[in-house]
Amino acid sequence: MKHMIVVVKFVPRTLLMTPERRRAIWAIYVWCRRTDELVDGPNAPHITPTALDRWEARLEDLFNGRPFDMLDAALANTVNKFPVNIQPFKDMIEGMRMDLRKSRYKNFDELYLYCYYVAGTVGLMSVPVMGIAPESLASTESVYNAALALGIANQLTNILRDVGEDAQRGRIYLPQDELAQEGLSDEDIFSGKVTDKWRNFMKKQIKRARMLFHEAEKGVKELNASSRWPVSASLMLYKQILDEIEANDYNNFTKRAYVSKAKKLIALPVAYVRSLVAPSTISSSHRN
Ligand SMILES: CC(C)=CCC/C(C)=C/CC/C(C)=C/CC/C(C)=C/[C@@H]1[C@@H](COP(=O)(O)OP(=O)(O)O)[C@]1(C)CC/C=C(\C)CC/C=C(\C)CCC=C(C)C
Ligand SMILES: Nc1ncnc2c1ncn2[C@@H]1O[C@H](COP(=O)(O)OP(=O)(O)OP(=O)(O)O)[C@@H](O)[C@H]1O
Ligand SMILES: [Mn+2]
Repeated sequence: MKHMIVVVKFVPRTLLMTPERRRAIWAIYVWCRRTDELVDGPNAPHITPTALDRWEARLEDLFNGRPFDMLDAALANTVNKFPVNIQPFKDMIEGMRMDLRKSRYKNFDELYLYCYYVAGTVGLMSVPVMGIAPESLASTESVYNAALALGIANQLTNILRDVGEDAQRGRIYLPQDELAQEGLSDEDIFSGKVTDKWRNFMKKQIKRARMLFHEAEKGVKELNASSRWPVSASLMLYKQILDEIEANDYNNFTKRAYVSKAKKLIALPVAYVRSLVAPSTISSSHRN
């Protein structure tokens, strides 16, 4: 009889765990998408800093249990169930403010901050939902650092892929000092010619993005088993965009690097097998 109670109580809970996490990630995704749409979508020309202030007030309301609409309610539900902090959400809105007032980045420090705001934050929002594996001995801090690295790596990759597209909107996200070091200027980007200077510049940028992906990979195996493989799959797919930029001989002015359907399909089972790797169980730093 006692066993029966354990089974009845335990089994539904574990069965629920994954769909519950999935719905929570979905709610976070929808909120991020809507935030991004404010500055990227069809209404973008009308978006003022005041509109972003209103969006932030709505965010605070939903964290306080007063959601404005159904989609906000999904996120309100998520933040009730998981220990999600409001700060990365506020920071993402700050990133959108930054995008409104800024179209050039002096150096990598400035670009890094922008990437943290718009994408590193996604990693910080997701970890409390995906959860760290109970058997993992990695420090909480190291897992958050990996999640942060994945967001930054994704955003840098996105920037490297979209150089031409962004230039058409008058935006150059690449670090100005690093462009200058290669003897490149804004004009070179607007004219969009693939030269050896450009190839050299791109090689360095790709190398940095790959280092960040590598940093992120170390964290994936510390996540809860059910969260590992979707993260691993999205990491592999995004990282491959860098390979495609190389395959396009660094022409990211007029060609959009994309990963083919076939390659995407291959990534899925590979990610799945990788997700079976157990978390680190020998570590000097214990979870705090
Ligand atoms: C399983 C999984 C990957 C979960 C994350 C899902 C989620 C909440 C995504 C939100 C993404 C979003 C809409 C962000 C808004 C800002 C933005 C547009 C950022 C860029 C994404 C790509 O956007 P875009 O639509 O322009 O791209 P396409 O042109 O359509 O290709 C970004 C480049 C960054 C998004 C950042 C992430 C997905 C970071 C994910 C990090 C984790 C899930 C942490 C993993 C944990 C460890 C320990 C490694
Ligand atoms: N992340 C989400 N995305 C979409 N819909 C959601 C999400 N979370 C909850 N919902 C919807 O909201 C409604 C209530 O959900 P749920 O039963 O999980 O909440 P609850 O039982 O009120 O919360 P709790 O279990 O914290 O008391 C359901 O119709 C559910 O489908
Ligand atoms: Mn984009």
